[in-house]
Amino acid sequence: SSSPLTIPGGTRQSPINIQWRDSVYDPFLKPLKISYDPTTCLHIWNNGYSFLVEFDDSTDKSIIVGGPLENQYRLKQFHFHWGAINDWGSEHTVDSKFYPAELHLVHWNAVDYPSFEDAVMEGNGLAVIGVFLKLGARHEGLQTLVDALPAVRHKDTVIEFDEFDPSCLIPSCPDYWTYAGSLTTPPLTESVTWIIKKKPIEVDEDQLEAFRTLLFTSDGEEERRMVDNFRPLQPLMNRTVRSSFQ
Ligand SMILES: NS(=O)(=O)c1ncc[nH]1
Ligand SMILES: [Zn+2]
Repeated sequence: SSSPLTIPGGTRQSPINIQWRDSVYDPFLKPLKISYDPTTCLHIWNNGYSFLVEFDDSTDKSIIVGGPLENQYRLKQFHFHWGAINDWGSEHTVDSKFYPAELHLVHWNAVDYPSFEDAVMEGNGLAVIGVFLKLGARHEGLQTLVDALPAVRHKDTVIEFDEFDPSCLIPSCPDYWTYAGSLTTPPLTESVTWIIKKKPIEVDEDQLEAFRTLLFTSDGEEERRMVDNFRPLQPLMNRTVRSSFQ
């Protein structure tokens, strides 16, 4: 169609609404094993869509394995999506409920493919962990990230950021949903095994407001606040969402 946000012929687009009662418990799903090395953390970059925390993915130091995955996947970056107000902001919804924000940890299949750019084009190339953020207590681990945001206020700014372990942003509850989907920003390729954690993490109002002080625009351009950087819900089509829990 004419809208740039739909892929012509797409059959496994993301995000989707997760209808809890329609998800199917799969007893063969394994626990997801997460092992990140904080020394692989490189920098924070405002890319004009979100702010990305990028990792050195030249080794297998920061990986996930298990869950629905056939083999291990390397951490490349994590980023967030959020709203202008707390009533919306997440990309996925649960029983049509939006959360104020959603964290995506993006990993690629370095066993089968030589680079992230190659893996992006393959059906089993990527694995993204989605974590919902809800309004509540201040999140101490997130605060180190929030404190650095003023330095990446404008599009195409980067700041060095090291010794951060993003597993502090992932709930300890092992429960997740999983389904075959796509990237939610260009190139929107249908290469993602989504792993959506059932439990949200809590962040406070000031931390959400800090996200909203970022800009889509470069220094010198007319300022546009970076908010509502989430893609509209996509049709489920012929897909089943599996759950790791009953
Ligand atoms: N939002 S997402 O995690 O699907 C993504 N990562 C890289 C490009 N798009
Ligand atoms: Zn994302």
